Amino acid sequence: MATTAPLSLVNVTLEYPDGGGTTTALDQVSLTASAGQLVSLVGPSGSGKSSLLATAATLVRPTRGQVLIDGTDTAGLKDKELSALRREKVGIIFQQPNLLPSLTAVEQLVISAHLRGKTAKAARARAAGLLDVVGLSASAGKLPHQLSGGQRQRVNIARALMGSPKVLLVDEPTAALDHERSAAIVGLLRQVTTEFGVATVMVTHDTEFVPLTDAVATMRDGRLTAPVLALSPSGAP
Ligand SMILES: Nc1ncnc2c1ncn2[C@@H]1O[C@H](COP(=O)(O)OP(=O)(O)OP(=O)(O)O)[C@@H](O)[C@H]1O
Repeated sequence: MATTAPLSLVNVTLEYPDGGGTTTALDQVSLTASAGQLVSLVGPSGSGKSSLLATAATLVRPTRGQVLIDGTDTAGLKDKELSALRREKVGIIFQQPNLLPSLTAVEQLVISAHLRGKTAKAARARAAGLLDVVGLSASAGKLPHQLSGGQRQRVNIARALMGSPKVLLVDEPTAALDHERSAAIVGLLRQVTTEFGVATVMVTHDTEFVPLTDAVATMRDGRLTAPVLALSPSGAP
């Protein structure tokens, strides 16, 4: 039996109203990401990368085409059902970690689980496990201002994994980091994608990190320039 891809976009078109007309941000884009696969999404400014991520995250409904999350066609869902599906199955990592200034690293994670209705005990156990995975066990009690930019991004990644998502959508995770920290963050995304079997799509300007990913999708003017290109499994050039 064929396995269902965690994320599948089929002929997705997204038009924004623009004065009297429309701007086409996505033009019949099709993209599939499978469990454990890290796909990098590259392209010039304005080519539609953020629009693709927002549509895959179900934050924006496409004008035409289908977005399937873990096999569910999201077009048929009411807003409330869509929010529930997003909470359950999609982890979103923005460029800026957006951590709450008064909460420690572990509390950032626990509160997100609380919002999903998990018990405090279960949430604390999962949070501790995830902070360990991202290499922050020793910093669990630190506030955001006591963490480096790279550490804050690690908390962000751990928080996105709290709900056991099937899909991880990552927008420019290295934009605010130096080269060494950027490489470490992409390496961590590589690791958690495999370890948790999520389908990850990462928008990046840093094309030098593309070889660390499994496949690359290149956008221009709202379209994929070619089918998603699979890279060698080892990530070697
Ligand atoms: N909310 C919006 N309303 C109207 N047009 C929009 C909106 N968001 C994006 N666009 C337009 O859609 C197109 C794609 O934009 P998008 O932000 O997805 O590109 P991008 O590749 O992510 O760019 P960047 O790398 O600069 O973030 C652009 O022409 C942009 O001007």
